[in-house]
Amino acid sequence: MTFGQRLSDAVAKRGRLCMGIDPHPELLDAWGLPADAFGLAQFAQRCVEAFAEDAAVVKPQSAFFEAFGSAGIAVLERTIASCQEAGALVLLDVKRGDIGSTMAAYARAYLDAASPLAADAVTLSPYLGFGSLTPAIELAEQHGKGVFVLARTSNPEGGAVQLATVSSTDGRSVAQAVVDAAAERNAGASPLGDVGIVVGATADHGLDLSHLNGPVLAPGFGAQGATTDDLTRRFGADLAGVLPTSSRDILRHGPDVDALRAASARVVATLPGE
Ligand SMILES: O=C(O)c1cc(=O)[nH]c(=O)n1[C@@H]1O[C@H](COP(=O)(O)O)[C@@H](O)[C@H]1O
Repeated sequence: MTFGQRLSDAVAKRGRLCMGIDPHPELLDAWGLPADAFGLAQFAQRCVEAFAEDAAVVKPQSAFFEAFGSAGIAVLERTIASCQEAGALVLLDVKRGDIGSTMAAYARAYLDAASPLAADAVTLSPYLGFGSLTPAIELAEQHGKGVFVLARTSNPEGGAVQLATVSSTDGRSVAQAVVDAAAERNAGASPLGDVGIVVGATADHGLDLSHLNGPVLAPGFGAQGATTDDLTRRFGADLAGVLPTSSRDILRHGPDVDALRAASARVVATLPGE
């Protein structure tokens, strides 16, 4: 089954909110956990218990695990596996992007079903050229997995690159060119293609997403200030194909698992159609 199909089924059953697992040092401290691999493992385990049975997609942020070296990576491996066992799709947030041959190695690390770090999808950066991502997109497709390519990010600095025009003869923004390249890969897929994009909910994106035929990850919801009204204004009243993602705004309610569940349920209740 393709990733697009698996994602559509999961969202139909479990809803569209993507739960971020971002073990910030400040959150470990606020949860009364030590700033070491043991504290990280406890944090991740509570997130698995709180979210993985209910959310369609869970998004661990790799950086916070990598910060603890090999012990942190071991926790990430276990977290990915536990979320998948509980039925959630794992979108590993690694924002990789490299020359094609190295990209193939990153793809094997995260998208080859035989890898210990295999997730269901990864975030990718297209700023070495969208074409450099081809080995990852192809491997993802072979293994029924997906990718989410950064188009218009939620941070204020992103516009300097992403809103630039492609060339004097091609007046599109760089972000629109990323959307169009993803749309080309997704053409003809049903119900959704495997190539998603990332578009922050924090600012008006000005993009034409009508032909994308793929999922849109919308970060910036919650802690970075975007509200449900911002989401519907920017992505349409029914949020078709859109996965709003929230990390700190929900995680700050931990460490109690029931309190985390209640916080995510409160956010889900604000989304249209949920
Ligand atoms: O790819 C992402 O997930 C991402 C893209 C983007 O444009 N902005 C963005 O905030 N993110 C990630 O989404 C998460 C947002 O976390 P909160 O701001 O705590 O909800 C972090 O893991 C970010 O790295």
